[in-house]
Amino acid sequence: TYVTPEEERLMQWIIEEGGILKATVGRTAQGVRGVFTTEDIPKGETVIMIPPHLVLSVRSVAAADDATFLLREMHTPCSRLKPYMDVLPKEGQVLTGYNFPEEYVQYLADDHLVMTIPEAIGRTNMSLPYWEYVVSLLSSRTFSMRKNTLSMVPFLDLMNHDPRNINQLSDSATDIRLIAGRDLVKGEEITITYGNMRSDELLLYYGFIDTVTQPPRLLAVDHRNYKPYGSEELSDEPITGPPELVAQELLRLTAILARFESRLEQLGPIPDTIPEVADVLRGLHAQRRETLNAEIRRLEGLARSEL
Ligand SMILES: C[S@@+](CC[C@H](N)C(=O)[O-])C[C@H]1O[C@@H](n2cnc3c(N)ncnc32)[C@H](O)[C@@H]1O
Repeated sequence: TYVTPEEERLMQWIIEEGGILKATVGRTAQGVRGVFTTEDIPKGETVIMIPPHLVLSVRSVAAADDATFLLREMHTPCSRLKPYMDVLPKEGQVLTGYNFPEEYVQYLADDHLVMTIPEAIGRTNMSLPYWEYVVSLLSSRTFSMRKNTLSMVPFLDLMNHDPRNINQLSDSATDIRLIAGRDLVKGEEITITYGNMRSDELLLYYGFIDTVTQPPRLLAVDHRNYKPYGSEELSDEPITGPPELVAQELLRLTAILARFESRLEQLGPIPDTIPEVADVLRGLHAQRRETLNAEIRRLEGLARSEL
């Protein structure tokens, strides 16, 4: 693994500004940049502390609405947050639903899943892909720790997601801390959870899918209580009855699977223009097929045993 000069500068800057880092930037076995411990850290102890004056906060509205604040910070040569801005992934290195390549959108869109391309950017000399990139940065790198606020926290935004909620963030008036959720050993990756998200939600907001949870979970769009833009938590509780409900759910999922397969057949193979995007879509489709089939088989078993 390696650390770039910009990443070194970021860590040095955080220390100079009064922060605490018992961690360094590194790369996972898959080559994804992340955060790794530099010493053994007992459960309950601080792993990282970031002083609040290093945080860029914007209103918690649709990511697109406040991306101008991030844009300004990125383009101010003597920004107080320059070391932080220098380490953000470059254009072309961020993938979320906001800048999903046009060619691939049709492989993602479903009956009611609409791509959240920024609504309006006005007449500026900035290209749409660039705007989408800035919005994607906000989508994939903010914490909602304070009410109505999205915060970009340097270094903490380098932590990758793990659905197993291991370490905890704590936010006080004086600092933002990451607390070890169990005894951590030197050199291990430090993760947090981005929330209780299913693979399709992770792909839209963060550009990757959950490959940790086994067996994989039904996609959010396939869940019986899914509503576009809904904020209701989608339960993992399986349907066990009454028989009418089992039959109804069986019909619903069978119809979804048939529509999905016929849509993919019409579209033909996913083009390999951008292999990483094609791969993540193939992974999503495989999970969708697997989870729908598994749930259909389970419901069929239930229906049979009820006869
Ligand atoms: C908050 S950033 C984390 C740091 C990021 N890896 C970086 O180098 O800047 C979120 C992004 O990290 C990547 N990421 C986070 N968790 C991941 C995971 N479990 N598997 C694959 N990529 C992940 C995705 O690209 C996501 O949009």
